[in-house]
Amino acid sequence: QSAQDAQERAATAVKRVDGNFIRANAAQKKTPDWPSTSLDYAETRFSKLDQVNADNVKQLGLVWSYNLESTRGVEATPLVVDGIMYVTASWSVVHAIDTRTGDKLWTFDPQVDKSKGYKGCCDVVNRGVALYQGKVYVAAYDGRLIALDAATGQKVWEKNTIEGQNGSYTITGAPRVFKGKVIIGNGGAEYGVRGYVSAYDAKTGEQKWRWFAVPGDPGKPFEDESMARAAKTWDPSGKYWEAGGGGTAWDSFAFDPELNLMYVGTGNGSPWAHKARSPNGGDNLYLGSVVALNPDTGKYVWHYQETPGDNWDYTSTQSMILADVKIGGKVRKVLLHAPKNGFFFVIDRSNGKFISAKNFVEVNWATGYDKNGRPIEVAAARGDKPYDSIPGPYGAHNWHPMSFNPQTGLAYLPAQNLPINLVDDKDWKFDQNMPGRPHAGLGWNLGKFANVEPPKSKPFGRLVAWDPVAQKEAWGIDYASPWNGGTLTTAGNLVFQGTADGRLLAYNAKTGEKLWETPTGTGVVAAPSTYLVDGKQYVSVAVGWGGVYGLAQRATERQGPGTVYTFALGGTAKMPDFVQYRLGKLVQGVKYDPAKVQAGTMLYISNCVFCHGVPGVDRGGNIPNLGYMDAAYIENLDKFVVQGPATARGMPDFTGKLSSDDIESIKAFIQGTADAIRPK
Ligand SMILES: O=C(O)c1cc(C(=O)O)c2c(n1)C(=O)C(=O)c1cc(C(=O)O)[nH]c1-2
Ligand SMILES: [Ca+2]
Repeated sequence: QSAQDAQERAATAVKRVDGNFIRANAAQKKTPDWPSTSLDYAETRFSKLDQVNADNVKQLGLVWSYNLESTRGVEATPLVVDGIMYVTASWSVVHAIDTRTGDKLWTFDPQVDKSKGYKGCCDVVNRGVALYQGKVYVAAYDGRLIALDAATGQKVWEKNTIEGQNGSYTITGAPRVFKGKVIIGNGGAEYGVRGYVSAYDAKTGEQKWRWFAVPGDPGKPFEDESMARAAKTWDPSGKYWEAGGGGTAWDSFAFDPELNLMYVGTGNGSPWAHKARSPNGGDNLYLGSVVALNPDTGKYVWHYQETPGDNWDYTSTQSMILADVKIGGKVRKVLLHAPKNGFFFVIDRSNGKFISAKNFVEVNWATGYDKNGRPIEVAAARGDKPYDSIPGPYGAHNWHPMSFNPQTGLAYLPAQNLPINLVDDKDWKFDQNMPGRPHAGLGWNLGKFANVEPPKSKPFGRLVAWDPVAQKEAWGIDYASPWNGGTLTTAGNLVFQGTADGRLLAYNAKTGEKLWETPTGTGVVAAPSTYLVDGKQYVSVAVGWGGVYGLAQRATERQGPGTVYTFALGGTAKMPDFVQYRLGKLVQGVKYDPAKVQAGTMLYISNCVFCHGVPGVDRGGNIPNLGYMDAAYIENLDKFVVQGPATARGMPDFTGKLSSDDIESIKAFIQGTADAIRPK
């Protein structure tokens, strides 16, 4: 009976979701539903609900938990309309849940071919769905955009968004629906792709427009005027189009209905190294930029480039928030942005004019921005010598959503310090068939293993409450680990955030005072959402450790499956039991030829380190660290590398790419490293 009830509610509720619904929901005194990934078109993640507030949040307790049955990263914000929740797990699996009971309504598994898991850089994650007029839209990891019936989970239409494009494309981002069109970008710039954004008719799936973020082969006609203009900022002697150029819009969008502009955050250069891509310099538009498009036509309107001539995987795909703030006595329509490069930007969203930028954590690639909005760079950050890049390619802020509370005037962002020592890879050549060689043109410096210093500055995480008008921190909370969850802020004067070490916390939004916390069984990377059901306020979060940092690293000994937790005042449900995770012993006794360690080091850097981490040094995240395996695994490494069983879980098949001699060298590196670091 209640299942049928839920299905009927799902059918009627989501039918009502359209542009008017999303705007009306945001305009209400209390925002009852959470109908879009960041709540509203302005992407604020600010809920006007205040039943749960700084005075009573201590009474928050679990109402139900729901097992997502996944072991990889969970990055989705749960959407909720009339008490029906839509959330995704890893491998782009959609779950519809009745929040009144915590029971499953339906699930939809797009059946992504798991042997293609390696095609993405950064875990087989998905950041959630979009809702519109009775349908649920999910973008599958393999590049398909799929529309489902919200009541039943049945597929209505499906489009391959990468048809006709060459390269290692994936999708991890949540679609948005602006003016009846489903908007989606792609990922893949670590492996050589050309970034673009596409719009599909929400009803039929017909492609309406596509805007490329970087120019293609200048020997061919440009798609539009914006590409012709961009091409002037690239050096054709670098043949940038062979590796795609990058600029992937793999995460965030925003929409201003009054200005009729939609905003796109674009990604890094592909290859990473500026010198390899564009040997004689150039800004390489539209990498590392915020770009405004006309949502009806996909036509370029303006851009502001945050990282000219990107060299560090400094994407600008991070959450963009539209706010109206008083600057110099005047209310300005601005866009707030804290991209990977470590600076907090305030941009006039009507015309793209730079207003201000200030670093929100320590950075060492630039000392600031001049009045024209150009970075004042530190030359050594592009030098020939290895450089402790702060931030490193993980970013000072990655995709973990930021929120903005107009009552406090503060933005809440999950910041971090995660330096990486980068060095030019002079031998780099684009090779479509090298799936594990992502850091095109820049080496991932493995410290002593590659005879260069490991980064001196230690990683940490920090929740930063940032005042965008004063361009300074109002308060901040340090965490021992980087890679903490996205934030939610509410009219109850609260900020919620999950952490890498497996907790969900609530802070006083004005002061940063910690008010409440609960264990979550596993690291949290996603952002919570909040909503009303039958007049009562709930807070939900989807947990599941992962994403790119979570592949090879972890910050807690506890490990649970992907799970949705839902909390309310007075909730008394019991937390599920959590599995304790233990590191094994360093591998011992694998026979190897010490002369092969050097070759094995280079092969390991090229093919393995990004997911498996440094043997015996990293701890292993949702992918095992090979330095802690039993010797039998390493002795039989060939059986895993060539048509191995793990291809069913996303590992590449290295058949024809690694010879048996190569595999012997990698074994030598793994055992040699374990022996070298074993305490004497
Ligand atoms: O350049 C790209 O196309 C691209 C795509 C993605 C992605 O789709 O997840 C990430 C990144 N880059 C990236 O640089 C990055 O740090 C990152 C982290 C994550 C994640 O989900 O944890 N994805 C991505
Ligand atoms: Ca990237």
